[in-house]
Amino acid sequence: MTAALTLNAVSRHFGDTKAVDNVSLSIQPGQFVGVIGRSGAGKSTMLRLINRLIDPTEGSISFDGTDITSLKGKALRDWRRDCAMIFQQFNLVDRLDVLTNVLMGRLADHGFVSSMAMRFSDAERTLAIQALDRLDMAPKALQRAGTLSGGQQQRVAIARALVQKPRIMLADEPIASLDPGNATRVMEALRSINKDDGLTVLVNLHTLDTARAYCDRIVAMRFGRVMFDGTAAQLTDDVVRDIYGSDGLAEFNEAVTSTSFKPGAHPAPIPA
Ligand SMILES: Nc1ncnc2c1ncn2[C@@H]1O[C@H](COP(=O)(O)OP(=O)(O)OP(=O)(O)O)[C@@H](O)[C@H]1O
Repeated sequence: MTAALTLNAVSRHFGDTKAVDNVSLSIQPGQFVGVIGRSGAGKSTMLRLINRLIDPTEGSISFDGTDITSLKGKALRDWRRDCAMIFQQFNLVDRLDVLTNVLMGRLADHGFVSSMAMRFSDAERTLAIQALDRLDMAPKALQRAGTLSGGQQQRVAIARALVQKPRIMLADEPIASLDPGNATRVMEALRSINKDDGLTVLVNLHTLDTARAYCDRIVAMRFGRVMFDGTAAQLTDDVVRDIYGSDGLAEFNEAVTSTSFKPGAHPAPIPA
């Protein structure tokens, strides 16, 4: 099977800092992959390389057999649409209403004039409402985004990503600034996008419980390198201690989502 996403010996240097150092990964279609690592491990840089916000110093990245590191112009814009990204800080336009924020996910398919005028078709509005409804955010469609809680804003950001009709979803610490209940809702939304839509999901996380509870596969980074690549069951506390030391283990074991990991078990239902 062709891998959905392949990183071939990818490095990105910033001066003397090797933010990503010779990383090779092959991610199959439909996988839910969690990337863990302490601050500065290179997680964000890796996602930014994949969606081409930055370019590698060395190596290449391909998706479905296409080298995405060499894309330019329209092909690059198309790739950024295919590769949706959600961020820790949501990146919504506070003064615009929720529906308009979601519709902005459609702009990549619009020409310049139509983008400037923010003209959207009825079909696009329906798509946006459906995406909001799926995230239990339809009742807030006409509210200004800046008035929502962090968890609600992140769900709107996921709806915006969904209307892009992406082929892969990247999430850079999407729950790092959320309380446990909202963190669980956001992770459940990503799980549903992965399981129900079959979309490949690559998510940066900073806690083990969340990675173990949700991810088919966990990649642990340190100093820009991949130190572990396997299943949650293989990533025992002893392995984490070997990679990050006892301090690192304690840091990763801080609970964020309101789930407690039991091998093979599903997380608790989302609180109402
Ligand atoms: N634009 C940049 N210019 C200079 N150095 C950078 C830049 N972006 C990242 N770095 C450095 O690269 C290294 C990896 O950073 P990165 O943000 O990828 O780590 P991270 O694992 O995502 O950490 P965090 O969880 O804190 O975001 C760090 O040492 C960081 O300071």
